[in-house]
Amino acid sequence: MTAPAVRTDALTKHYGRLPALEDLTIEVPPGEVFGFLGPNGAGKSTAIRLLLGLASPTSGRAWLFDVPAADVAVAHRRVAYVPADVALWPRLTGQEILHLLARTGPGIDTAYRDELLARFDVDLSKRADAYSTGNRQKIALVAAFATRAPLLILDEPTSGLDPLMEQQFRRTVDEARDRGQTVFLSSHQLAEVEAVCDRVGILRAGRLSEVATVPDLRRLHRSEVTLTYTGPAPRLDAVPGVDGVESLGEGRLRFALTGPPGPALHALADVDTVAVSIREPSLEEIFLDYYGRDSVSEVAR
Ligand SMILES: Nc1ncnc2c1ncn2[C@@H]1O[C@H](COP(=O)(O)OP(=O)(O)OP(=O)(O)O)[C@@H](O)[C@H]1O
Repeated sequence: MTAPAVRTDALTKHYGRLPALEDLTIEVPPGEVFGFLGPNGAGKSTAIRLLLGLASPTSGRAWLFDVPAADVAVAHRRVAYVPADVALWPRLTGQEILHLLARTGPGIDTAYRDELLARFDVDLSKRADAYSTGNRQKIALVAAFATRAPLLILDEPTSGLDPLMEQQFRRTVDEARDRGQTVFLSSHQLAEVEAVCDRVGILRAGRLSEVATVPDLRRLHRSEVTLTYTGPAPRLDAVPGVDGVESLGEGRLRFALTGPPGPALHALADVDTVAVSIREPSLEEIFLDYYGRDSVSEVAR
C-alpha cells in the first residue's frame, strides 16, 4: 500500500497553557489537494510547522510518506514548502534566489519553471529587498511548484496575490495534481479552497471540526427548500431535520433542511406539490454554522 503523504496521530502543541493544536489526526493520500481552513489563530500554521519539523509537538506524532516529521533530513527530500511570510535573501536577485533554491531542493523542472515565471509575471532582475510581499510570494511559489517534490506544503499561499494571480495559482495547483503531487495548503479564503481542494479540514480553536469534500460539507449543512403547493399547508414543524418553516404567502413556504431528506419527503408525500427548489449552502454559510457571524468575515476576506 502507498504511504500517505501526510499522516498525524493525536498531534498536539501547547504554548504554555494555550492549546494551539489539540489531538489532530488526519491522513492525506498521495495526489490529493488538501485544504486546511480556519480563522486567525485556529492552529493552521502550528500544524504546518509541526509537519515540517520546525516545531516539536507537545504530544502525538506526524509522518510525511511514513518518515517521521522530526527526521527532517530525510522527510524534506520529498517536500517543497512556501511559508506564510516569505523571507528571501535581501541582497540576491530573483534569478539568484531561484538558482539557489533549485540547488538546495529536491530537483526542479527548469522548462516548467520558465513557464511559471511567465505565468506569474515575475521580474527576476530585481533584488529581493525591492520585492513587494506579493512578489516574494510569487518567487517562493514558482520555486516550489517547479520542483518535482511529491509533497507541496503551502501556508496561506495566496494571501499576497491579486485576483489575476490567484487564478494562475489555481491553475498551477490543478497541474500539480495532474502530475500526481500532493498539495497541503492552509487558507482563509473560502473561494480558493472551494476551487482547488479535493478535501477540506476545518480547524476551530486548535481542534479539527470536520474533514470532508466540499460537496459533502454542503450535504452536512442546511439547505434551503422552497415549496409551492395547492391545498392545505403541509405540517412540517415536528419533522426531523426541518426547521425555520416560514410561509411565503398563498401556497408557498420555505424551510431549512439538515441531514438526510427522507423524513421531509415522507411528510410531503400527500401534499399536492407544484414546484420545489433546493438551494445548497455556500461555503460561507457553512462557516457561519461553525464559527458564528463574527469570524466568518475574517475567514471570507
Ligand atoms: N510561538 C508561539 N508562541 C506562543 N503562542 C503561539 C506561537 N505560535 C502560535 N501561537 C498561538 O497559537 C495559536 C494558533 O496559531 P497559528 O499561527 O497556528 O494559527 P493560524 O490558524 O495559522 O492563524 P493565522 O491565520 O492568523 O496565521 C494562536 O493563538 C497563536 O497566538
